[in-house]
Amino acid sequence: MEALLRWAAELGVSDSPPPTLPSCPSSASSSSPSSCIGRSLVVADFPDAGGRGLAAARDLRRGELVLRVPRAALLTSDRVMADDPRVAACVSAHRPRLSSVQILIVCLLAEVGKGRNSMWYTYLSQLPSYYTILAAFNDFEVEALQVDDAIWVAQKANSAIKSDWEDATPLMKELEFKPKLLMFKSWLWAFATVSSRTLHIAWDEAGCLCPVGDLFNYAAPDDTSFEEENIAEVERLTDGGYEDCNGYCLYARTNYKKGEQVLLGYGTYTNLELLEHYGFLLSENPNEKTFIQLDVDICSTRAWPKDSLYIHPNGHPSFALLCGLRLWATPANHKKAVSHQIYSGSMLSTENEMEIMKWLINKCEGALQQLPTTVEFDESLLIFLCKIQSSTNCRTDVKQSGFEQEFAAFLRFHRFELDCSDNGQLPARLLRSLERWKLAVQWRFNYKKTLKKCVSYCESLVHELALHLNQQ
Ligand SMILES: C[S@@+](CC[C@H](N)C(=O)[O-])C[C@H]1O[C@@H](n2cnc3c(N)ncnc32)[C@H](O)[C@@H]1O
Repeated sequence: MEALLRWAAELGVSDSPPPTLPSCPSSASSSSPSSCIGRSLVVADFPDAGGRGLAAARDLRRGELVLRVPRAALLTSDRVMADDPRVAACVSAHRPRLSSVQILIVCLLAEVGKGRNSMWYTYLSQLPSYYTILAAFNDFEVEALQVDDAIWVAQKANSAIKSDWEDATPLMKELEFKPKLLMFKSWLWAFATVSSRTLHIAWDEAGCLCPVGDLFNYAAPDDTSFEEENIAEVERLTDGGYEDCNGYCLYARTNYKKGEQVLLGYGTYTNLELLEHYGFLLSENPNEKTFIQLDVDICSTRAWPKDSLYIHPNGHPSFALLCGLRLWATPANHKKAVSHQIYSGSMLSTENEMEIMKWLINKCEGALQQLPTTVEFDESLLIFLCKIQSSTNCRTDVKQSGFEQEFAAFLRFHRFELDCSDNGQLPARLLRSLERWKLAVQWRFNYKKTLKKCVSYCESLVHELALHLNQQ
């Protein structure tokens, strides 16, 4: 890490305020030679919130500039091609058939292939060696998601990346990539690097890799931060952006005390989206949406797009779902007369509300029953998986757990026998799979918890409405 911070300092990456304008800063002038950070930020480990990340080196104020990364330090497709005419020539011959993300992946792999001869070597050496994005899930891990929609998203992500890789392979062969770099595994690694670490730039849809700037972990953007300051929407969501004069600038989204983790809001994502693009999920995600199968006539109303019909993490139906169900439960000949009430979000009648609450209870209970395990089972399985992750004697821990069958299926999938393992510890390959398995279980656990909350919420409303009816 010190090597990365020193290298970045030489390129002008800095966490100190820019020299006073009007003249643009000359890159390395304000950075200490041994590290690009230390004035506003320090690298730290946050085991429960993203692992390696950046902490406040002092108290930071909301809106304060905390990191500048000059254009010279950004790894972009155009930069790689400008430095390497051969890559540029081959890419331009293939360009019409390739997306900007495919091109950035090829550029990234081309740099990896150069080893120490790459100007990005120090940066590339600090990148994660593996990722847990959905596309990297094997069949066992995908199945562990249990919910059809999530399984579909994972399978689709994997096949899309495979097809991108196949399309880009002739170009990579032309560039004489080493056999290892031509493998799907390498493509997946590079894709995940691009998916989980790039920052937005105006001149390339694929974005840029931003050394040190990509060490910020994520916190879901909350609508109130920056509200009073009337900062443009994009800036509010990304906590920064590329500025012609200063390079990539990242700002504190809130006040931080010294030592606290400084977080970025990469965007507004559900947990499935976080898993798909970044390989993690949040146990408390304010942007989480839980979707249930809805009859066609509920989703087909143009007033509410399908993705607005969901259940909030607290179990309450979304505004659109509630309105859609109220309309759906209204006899056809009354729909027009009540449309004003529907769109304003008002309840139509006690009977109508009771009907839709009961419908929701049935739907959620039906969905829960269709899944192979219960929320209680998943909770215990998660505890077990955490234990196994740090276990020094898997055989004993598995025997005592009550999850022997599940674990046997996992080992069978990997064609691995526990007896062969060193000191009862799992090899790295299985530990990585265990991590993804755990993420899948975590996701379905949250999904089921929300459905259960929805059932309780609707039951209490039905109870209240029944009381109200009785009093009439
Ligand atoms: C831009 S990188 C952040 C730095 C990263 N932790 C590292 O060590 O390089 C984004 C990745 O960090 C991890 N991450 C970020 N925020 C997280 C969070 N709140 N919880 C868990 N993992 C997180 C995820 O693996 C994500 O793909």
